[in-house]
Amino acid sequence: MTKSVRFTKMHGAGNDYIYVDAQKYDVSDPSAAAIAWSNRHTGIGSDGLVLIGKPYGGVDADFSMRIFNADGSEAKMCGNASRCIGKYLYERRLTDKTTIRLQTLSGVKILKLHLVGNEPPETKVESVTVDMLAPSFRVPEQYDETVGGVLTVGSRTFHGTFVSMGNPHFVCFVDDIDTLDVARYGSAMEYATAFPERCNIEFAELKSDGNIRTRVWERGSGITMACGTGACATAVAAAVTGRALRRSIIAMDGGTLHIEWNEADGHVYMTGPAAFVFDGEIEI
Ligand SMILES: N[C@@H](CCC[C@H](N)C(=O)O)C(=O)O
Repeated sequence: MTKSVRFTKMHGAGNDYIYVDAQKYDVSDPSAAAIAWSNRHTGIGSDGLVLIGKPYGGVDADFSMRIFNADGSEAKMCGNASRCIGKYLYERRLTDKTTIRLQTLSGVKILKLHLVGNEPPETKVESVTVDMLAPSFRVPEQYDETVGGVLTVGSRTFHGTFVSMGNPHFVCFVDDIDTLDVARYGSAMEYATAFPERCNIEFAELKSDGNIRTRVWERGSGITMACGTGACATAVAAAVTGRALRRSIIAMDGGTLHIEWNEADGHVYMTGPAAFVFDGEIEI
């Protein structure tokens, strides 16, 4: 028997996902739904699927998030989706809190909502700051070195820094960001043997205005307009390689994120926009 599920499409800096309130709708096979619904020709069209649920397992949180890439793989964290969830929860009146504890597969992330407008319903979430917790530099357990690594694709060699923001990133600074073939190099590097869990790949270049222009190949979704965890990883990689201090502005194809790697607590704080695109209903 078919049933229908109400969804909301949102984007954060152009990184678009389909959001479903899992407290109301049971998406029994989220991987299959992510593949079908993300398809930009035969589905709704998105970079993946996000389920917003209750916290589970006795964790002290207000809500939980699960994120599935367009290929159906489940990721442990999504920065852009966490900001969108903050806006969704507040503007759809699922909470009146402006500080929200969001359970993810890589820990509880604290969302701070920045509001505009005096009184509800005029009050809107203009931007969200997410405490992304501390970065880690080790590749997953079976590889215990810190990368600074080198990957070669065809005749081109990339030097990069591996940074985990709860999910894995390999950040390569280049000097031809605007013309680089992100699809060619990113698709090969995602599956490099150095990355047993595959990897998100960021290509970045420090520009003369001090901003870091970043283009992304996401694990499981390919080229996206932006990646929140990727922006954090890029800012951290810039700092550890001496290219930037602890605050960076990361300019991606779909928008700009402000990242601070706080010296006092070691956490990375990401601030950026979130936007509704449309609501709909789909049969499963
Ligand atoms: N777009 C996201 C990251 C989504 C998950 C990623 N593709 C992975 O597989 O780790 C973000 O904004 O952080």
